[in-house]
Amino acid sequence: MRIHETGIAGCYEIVLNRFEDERGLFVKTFREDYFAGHGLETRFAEQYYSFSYKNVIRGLHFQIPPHEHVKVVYCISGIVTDAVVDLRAGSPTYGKFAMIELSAQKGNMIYIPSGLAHGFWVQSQEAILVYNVTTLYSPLHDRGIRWDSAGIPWTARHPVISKRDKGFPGLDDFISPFTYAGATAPTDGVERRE
Ligand SMILES: Cc1cn([C@H]2C[C@H](O)[C@@H](COP(=O)(O)OP(=O)(O)O[C@H]3O[C@@H](C)C(=O)[C@@H](O)[C@H]3O)O2)c(=O)[nH]c1=O
Repeated sequence: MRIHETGIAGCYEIVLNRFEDERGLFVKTFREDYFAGHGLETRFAEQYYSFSYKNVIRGLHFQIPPHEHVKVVYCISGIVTDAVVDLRAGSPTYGKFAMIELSAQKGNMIYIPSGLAHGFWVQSQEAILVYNVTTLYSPLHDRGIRWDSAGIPWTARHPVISKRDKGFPGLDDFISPFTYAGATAPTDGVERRE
């Protein structure tokens, strides 16, 4: 595993070790010692996946306090453009986004601290995304900001979006309940992107 900065404090791309042979691919997605050694959460409360068709956008989602959570997301089939937006008041990157392509072939994942909104756009015919989150789903605290309100340069034309996602407030109308508590940054082993 290798860990890279994304430009938003506490949010990382983790590149997994891939073992490929004539049968296909083997990828390990979690090692407690590695996560703990880099100051990352190791206790997850729920795991789930979604299956989506080409040109779907889901997001931008998050849970608000006291049910906020860290989210680890990876793609086991297909290719997606994944995006996060920093909603932590006082953060040096408040309102800024980061984007990462996630795919089974790349064997990468995104580690998202609480206080960031998350969403993705499906590039491939289909995509399966797996999530691990550190608190239980709480429908009352499950919120979003509108997918097209944070300046994310989705290359999607006429994306398929749920009614709920279309109805979220824009970033500018969102009053953040999150505060930036400083980066819980791993102290070593993080590689800067060139
Ligand atoms: C997220 C979630 C949804 N649901 C239900 C609610 C609803 O009936 C159905 C589909 O929910 P949604 O439309 O919110 O699904 P979806 O748009 O795929 O939601 C996901 O989007 C991405 C971007 C994320 O970051 C995820 O954390 C999650 O919020 O599943 C649960 O029961 N548990 C959950 O944890």
